[in-house]
Amino acid sequence: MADTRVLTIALSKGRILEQTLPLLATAGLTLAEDAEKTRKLMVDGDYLGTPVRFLIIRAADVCTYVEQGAADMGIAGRDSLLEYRPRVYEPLDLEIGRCRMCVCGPKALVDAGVPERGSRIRVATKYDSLTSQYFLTQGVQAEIIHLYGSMELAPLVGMAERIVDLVETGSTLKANGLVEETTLFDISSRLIVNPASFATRRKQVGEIINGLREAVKTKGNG
Ligand SMILES: Nc1ncnc2c1ncn2[C@@H]1O[C@H](COP(=O)(O)OP(=O)(O)OP(=O)(O)O)[C@@H](O)[C@H]1O
Ligand SMILES: O=P(O)(O)OC[C@H]1O[C@H](OP(=O)(O)OP(=O)(O)O)[C@H](O)[C@@H]1O
Repeated sequence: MADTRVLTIALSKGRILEQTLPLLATAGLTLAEDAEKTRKLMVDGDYLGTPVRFLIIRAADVCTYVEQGAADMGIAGRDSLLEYRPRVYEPLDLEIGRCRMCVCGPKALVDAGVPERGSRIRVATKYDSLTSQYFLTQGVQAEIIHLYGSMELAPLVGMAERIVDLVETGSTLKANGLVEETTLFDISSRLIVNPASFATRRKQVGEIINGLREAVKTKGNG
């Protein structure tokens, strides 16, 4: 049965938003307010004459809203998708928010070599699950120190020997005397869709996916 509720799209506030808005506009999705300025968390919008609405939320929460069906679609970093493994479809790489997830550490420690099998280290990260899995595969006993941001500080104050974090330009690492040791994943932002919405709103959701796919191509050629 067709779903008659207004289609809801969850957007990450923060650094991806600036790159997201032009892609949405090219695909015919517009917001009634400036998403980068408004304090509203739910903003009315339009898709080629049909009302839609946008949720402006924290990056890590987009997966939850879409998985729960509170949003039909969303834009989330591959880092969040890998860490939280939400039950959502991931039909499109939007090719924005590009960076990599790396194991990093103080230069002297990294130069001394990767931690030996059987050794114990402390690793600061917000990606607890991915970090545990990685060090398990290396046979290294990693104590996870969970942080919400600024992971690069942890080795400087002696709280961890390594961090697992995102690296784009490398300038945050450099400014804090850290270097990359291993790249775990290439990251970019993905369009995600709630499976039930995909089934019940197939036409509109399909059109938006195609519109965004074209917008990504246009941007790539521009
Ligand atoms: N340096 C970066 N370069 C490119 N993309 C990045 C970078 N840092 C983060 N991202 C991408 O942007 C997403 C959101 O990052 P952002 O920094 O806005 O939020 P956050 O700091 O993870 O979360 P919050 O501010 O809500 O605690 C990340 O999940 C990732 O996919
Ligand atoms: O390689 P760079 O270009 O320096 O980018 C990497 C930094 O960007 C992200 O942090 P963000 O600025 O989002 O702050 P946060 O640590 O508070 O999440 C990431 O966690 C790194 O700290």
